Amino acid sequence: MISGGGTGGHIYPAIAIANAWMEKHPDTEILFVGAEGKMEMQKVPEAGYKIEGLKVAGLQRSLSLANVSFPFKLASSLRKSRQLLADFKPNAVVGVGGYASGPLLFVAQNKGIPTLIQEQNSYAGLTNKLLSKRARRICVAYPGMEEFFPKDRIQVTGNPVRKDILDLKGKSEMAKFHFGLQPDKKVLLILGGSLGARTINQAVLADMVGFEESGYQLLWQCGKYYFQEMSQKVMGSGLKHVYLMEFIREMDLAYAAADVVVSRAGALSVSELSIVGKPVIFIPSPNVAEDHQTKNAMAYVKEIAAVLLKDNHAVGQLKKEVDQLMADESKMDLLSENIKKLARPDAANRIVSALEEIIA
Ligand SMILES: CC(=O)N[C@H]1[C@@H](OP(=O)(O)OP(=O)(O)OC[C@H]2O[C@@H](n3ccc(=O)[nH]c3=O)[C@H](O)[C@@H]2O)O[C@H](CO)[C@@H](O)[C@@H]1O
Repeated sequence: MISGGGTGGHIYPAIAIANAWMEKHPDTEILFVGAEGKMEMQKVPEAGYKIEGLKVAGLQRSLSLANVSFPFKLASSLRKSRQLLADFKPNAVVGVGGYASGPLLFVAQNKGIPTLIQEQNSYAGLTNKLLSKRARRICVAYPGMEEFFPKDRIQVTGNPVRKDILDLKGKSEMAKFHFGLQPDKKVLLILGGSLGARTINQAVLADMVGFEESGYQLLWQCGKYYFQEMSQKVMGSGLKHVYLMEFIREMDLAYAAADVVVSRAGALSVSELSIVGKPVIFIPSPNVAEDHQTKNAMAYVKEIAAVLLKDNHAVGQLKKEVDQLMADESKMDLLSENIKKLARPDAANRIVSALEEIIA
């Protein structure tokens, strides 16, 4: 069983683990457990796996009416977790973080079923910290995680990335065709994380005329919540080389088409960008726990493997940063070379081996 979700940063590593496991053990039955109404309930079946949903809710840190229903939802999700575990009888349960992994792994651990946690970030949330006490293995992507987890069970594997992203060779031309891009214009890929990013969208809006004047075409993922508003602005602008999407399914092709990438610094985006080795300008979200996206990005900036643009400077300064990078091929090459050095393309297989060990 694999549990967790809420955003792409939890869902896609889960799918990458499932795919790597099935490649080695094709006769296995895998069941995902997610949270009702969240993104995983759509993305997991699209990837070809079954999923059950728990009625779960996060506890708001501030006093909020939403907290009134929290105990009832928690009780319901614990009950359903018990029932799912009894029916499915898994050999192991993997938790990737996000709402559903808490109750499911808690009940699995009570029943003595081996559990493995995959933590994507350099900072661990409360749920994973609590679950780690009884987990058999904690697979992490960053060093120094002893601060949060029992040292003897930590394994640094890197974040598991979908297989089609691992090798982009020969895909660039087809990728441009796929998105309807011009074959001969430079491509600026804009990524706001799985849900889209308001500030990045505003920064692009402010500079999109300038980008077109500089001769770039934009492949711009703006997020579901912002799509309608951004579409109207793009249509109203009369620009010809802005290709707006709410969500990109074929991320391998998006990466393959790009000359330069502007991205939030969610853990999986960072891991994928190191594998594809593109020059990137990170604009970390300031709205995440312990400012972990800035830490994710800084680990790369320190190695001269990426450029950092602060969220509060993005509107107004994005074009200057992009122009500087696009004009400096040797810097683009250096960033590409350095970011590739930080890649961990074998993460999914290493997690599969860890799972085999805990099951044995
Ligand atoms: C606002 C927020 O809470 N962000 C967190 C969330 O980010 P978020 O869900 O944005 O996750 P990441 O940046 O880590 O990963 C995004 C994933 O979605 C995929 N993708 C994205 C856009 C798209 O159009 N198509 C697509 O397939 C990417 O290829 C990647 O696999 O989880 C991450 C991992 O725990 C954290 O580091 C982030 O801080």
